[in-house]
Amino acid sequence: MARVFVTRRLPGDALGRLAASGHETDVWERREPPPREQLVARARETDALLCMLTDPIDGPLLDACPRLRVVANYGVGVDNIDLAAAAERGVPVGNTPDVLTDASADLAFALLLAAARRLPQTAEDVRSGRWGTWEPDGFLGHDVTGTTLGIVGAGRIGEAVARRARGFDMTVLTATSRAGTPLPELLERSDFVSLHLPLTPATRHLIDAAALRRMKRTAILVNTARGPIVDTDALTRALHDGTIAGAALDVTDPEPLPPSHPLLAAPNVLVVPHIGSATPRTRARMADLAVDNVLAGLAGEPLPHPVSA
Ligand SMILES: NC(=O)C1=CN([C@@H]2O[C@H](COP(=O)(O)OP(=O)(O)OC[C@H]3O[C@@H](n4cnc5c(N)ncnc54)[C@H](O)[C@@H]3O)[C@@H](O)[C@H]2O)C=CC1
Ligand SMILES: O=CC(=O)O
Repeated sequence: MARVFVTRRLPGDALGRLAASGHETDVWERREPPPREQLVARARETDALLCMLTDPIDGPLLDACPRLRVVANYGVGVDNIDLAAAAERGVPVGNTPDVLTDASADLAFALLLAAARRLPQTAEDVRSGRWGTWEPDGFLGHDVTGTTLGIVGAGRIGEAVARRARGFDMTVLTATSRAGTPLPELLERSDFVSLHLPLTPATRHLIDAAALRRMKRTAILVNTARGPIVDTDALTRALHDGTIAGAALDVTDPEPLPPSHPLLAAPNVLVVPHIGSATPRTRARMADLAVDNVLAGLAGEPLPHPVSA
């Protein structure tokens, strides 16, 4: 019988399936992620680790856990895992692609629309009683239909966002690491820029002060990928000085932002708490895929949803 450490309780019945498979399941029951020393102490005793984006999995941790036969990330992004270190140690890594694509794309588009039409600010004006009456020039936002959307990272989620944008008659430009519209041109031509690429050393601070200066002053940046792809200080300055018109962020750097962070005081910024995949059906399907990866890894079989370094 193998032992599996699951770093948070998961929605759905996938953990029941894991337990029913006969493996011993150790679940971290608190809402906060296990602190590093607890993560190491619990993973040290296990054959499989079902972890998530809040758990940094690096070489020293893997060295401390010689029994580990598989690392299954509950999420599609794997920037929390040192993939090269896992490969060097022969530990396969899996993730949860596809099942979260639509929920994540829905959220990206919801952020785009909300920032364009200033929904948080205008709703707050109603709630606080500041709204007096309808006015011809009151609460004007940005057009969405017929404008240009630049998608950086046209993979599963980026393409799903593109499909939604076409329903709004938007012109869609895509930049990938190898093809599509060159990033500088995409930034200059887009009314909305939406990020859907993984966080890697090459993409950290891809959107820096120079990139933001290339964007239209009327443009809105949407980030549902990973916070550090954007230079937070540069974005904060760009919003405060009007270099761009707005930003809608599901992910930030740091995450969460402290309430006193100047980014939160910037005009037309909307920040939500990393909810891209946060629907019950999506989270349950992610748990199924993660458990499938664990069971395959423990059986010595190829992972159904593998990630390569
Ligand atoms: N906010 C949230 O809750 C969620 C965030 N995510 C993030 O979204 C990312 C994308 O997920 P998927 O679409 O499933 O991944 P994917 O692997 O299908 O797509 C990523 C795309 O980015 C491209 N890319 C890589 N480097 C690039 C670069 N330098 N410039 C332009 N394009 C580049 C790749 O070629 C690929 O087409 C994940 O890595 C994760 O970080 C994913 C799910 C939920
Ligand atoms: O951020 C979430 C993920 O699945 O990646």
